[in-house]
Amino acid sequence: MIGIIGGTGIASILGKGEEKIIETKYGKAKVLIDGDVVLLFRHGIKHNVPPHKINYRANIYALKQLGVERILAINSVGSLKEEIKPGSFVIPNDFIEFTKCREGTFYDEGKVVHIDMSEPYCPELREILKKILENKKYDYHEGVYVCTEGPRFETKREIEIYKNWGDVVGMTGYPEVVLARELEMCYVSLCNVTNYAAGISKNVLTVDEVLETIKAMEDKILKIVDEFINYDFGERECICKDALKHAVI
Ligand SMILES: CSC[C@H]1O[C@H](OP(=O)(O)O)[C@H](O)[C@@H]1O
Ligand code: HPA
Repeated sequence: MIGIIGGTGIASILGKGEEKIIETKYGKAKVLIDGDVVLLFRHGIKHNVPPHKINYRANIYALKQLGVERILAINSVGSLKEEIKPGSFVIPNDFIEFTKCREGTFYDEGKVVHIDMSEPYCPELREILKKILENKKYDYHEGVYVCTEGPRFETKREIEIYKNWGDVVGMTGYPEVVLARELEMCYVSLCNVTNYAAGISKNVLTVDEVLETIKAMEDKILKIVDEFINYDFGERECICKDALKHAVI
């Protein structure tokens, strides 16, 4: 099974499948199931769940319960670099997080697990996603995703610091990427660069700009997702599938 986690502005682009509510020990998750594809909108179909209130553990656990092994997460981000232009894509290869009140692990009781995060995103899926974008000649960069708590946007001073450490800034990339690895699932993120971050942008940040840019990227996002869900993956040979092997004390 393939999981697609949709972010801001994606519910209006993707929306096929039978709606199901999946009960997990961390809470409920609403998904759309279409064949071997499970679609989940992290903010809810009506975008009424802010980034700091998303039940990330229920979402990821629900995908695991449904037999999902590979996840493509779609995230909207602000650019921290002039050369990373709105309307382009970023495929993160690492992250830093400054979140404050999120359940960042499944292992907070019972066994103690220290999962390796040397390569947080699935190396196999990153190569596949890069190939898909290259074949379509879509402008993309690889880089570091800086996750903030939200729901506010960042201050100029925060961005002055973050831009030295990362390439894009978002509010939902963490803890999804960690939780997926803790359940030995492969996870890759397709970041839609929707705006320049605060202080790099010449304007104030608006939700309108984010949504307008996503709308303009709609066709490309759809084509990437379509190629991804129809890719012939074969057997997993990556680090993700045995992530717990050397992580339990
Ligand atoms: C409306 S911009 C802020 C909002 O958009 C991003 O969501 P997602 O990553 O789910 O596409 C960002 O993380 C914020 O939640
Ligand atoms: N900051 C944080 N998250 C975002 C941004 C941003 O500038 N743009 C889209 N998601």
